[in-house]
Amino acid sequence: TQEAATTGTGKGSSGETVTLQTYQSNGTYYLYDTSKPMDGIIRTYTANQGSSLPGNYVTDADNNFQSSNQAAAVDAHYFAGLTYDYYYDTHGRNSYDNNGSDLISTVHYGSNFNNAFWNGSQMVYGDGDGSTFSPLSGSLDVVAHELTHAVTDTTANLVYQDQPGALNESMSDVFAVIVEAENGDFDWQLGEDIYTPGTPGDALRSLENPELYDQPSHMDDYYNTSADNGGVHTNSGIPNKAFYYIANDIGLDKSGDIYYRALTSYLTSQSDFEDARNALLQSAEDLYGANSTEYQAVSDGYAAVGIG
Ligand SMILES: CC(C)[C@H](Cc1cn(Cc2ccc(C(=O)O)cc2)nn1)C(=O)N[C@@H](CCCCN)C(=O)O
Ligand SMILES: [Zn+2]
Repeated sequence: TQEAATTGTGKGSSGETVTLQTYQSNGTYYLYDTSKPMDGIIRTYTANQGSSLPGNYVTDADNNFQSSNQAAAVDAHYFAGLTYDYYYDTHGRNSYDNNGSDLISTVHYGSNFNNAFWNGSQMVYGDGDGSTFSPLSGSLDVVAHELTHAVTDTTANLVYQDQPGALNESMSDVFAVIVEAENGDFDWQLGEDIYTPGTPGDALRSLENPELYDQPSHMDDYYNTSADNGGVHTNSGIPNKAFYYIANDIGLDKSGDIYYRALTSYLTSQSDFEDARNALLQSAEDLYGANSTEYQAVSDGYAAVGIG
């Protein structure tokens, strides 16, 4: 058989044409990217509106993935590559587990499925119902959010419950903002490109103003609930707002280095918000010194949300 890594093109859900790393085998082209520096391969599948994973490879006859039913796969594949690049280029991390594991994504999961998630082994994206969500891989911040769950699971492994769970959620939102910014699309919102396609300008969450989408931004308003694993998607507003203050103070790059070091070197599965403050302070001290403005920015940011 004749086989080779190839470079193709594709059209994402926003209509833009992107370059895709593909693979050709016996005249068929696959969303199968072998171009990454280590052996981590990016593989993208479709569940064809079913729920068995990973489903079938997304293929094309001429290496130009431009049909409308390929757009969600083009986005998932391309944005996974951008997120891989961020972690490798900025932090030297080889795939989500720093061990070159393949990045597997499945699109067209379920029927009108209004969600996206990391299932412990791969990323999974629904098509949305067209009203609450459009296909959920259509936003780089969502893909980076899901992939960061995998990074968290293979490092701090923050339990998905109560404060450690809200921290887990916040880490995914923090690196979602940073990865988007690294790719020239900076905003404090999450999911703006795929949430309520009929209502421009809104989003799922705002790190600048968590209250905009019913999240607290201060410990005084911590939401005690048994729903959503103890409100992990609600209480993430508090560490999210702390990040907003810190990044506004010292910039996204330094903040990203401090957060990455805290996530991979100091946080553990039961870490709560107070532990996060200490881990971030220790990371800032390691990187910039105890009397640095970076250290002070972390202290100020957490004090502003009522922690420390
Ligand atoms: C990433 C983001 C695009 C996605 C958005 C999302 C989707 N949902 C469910 C959902 C579904 C319908 C509505 C509605 O208003 O009709 C609102 C929310 N809740 N959050 C999300 O936040 N998914 C969770 C999935 C968690 C699954 C449990 N491990 C996550 O990755 O944290
Ligand atoms: Zn999440």
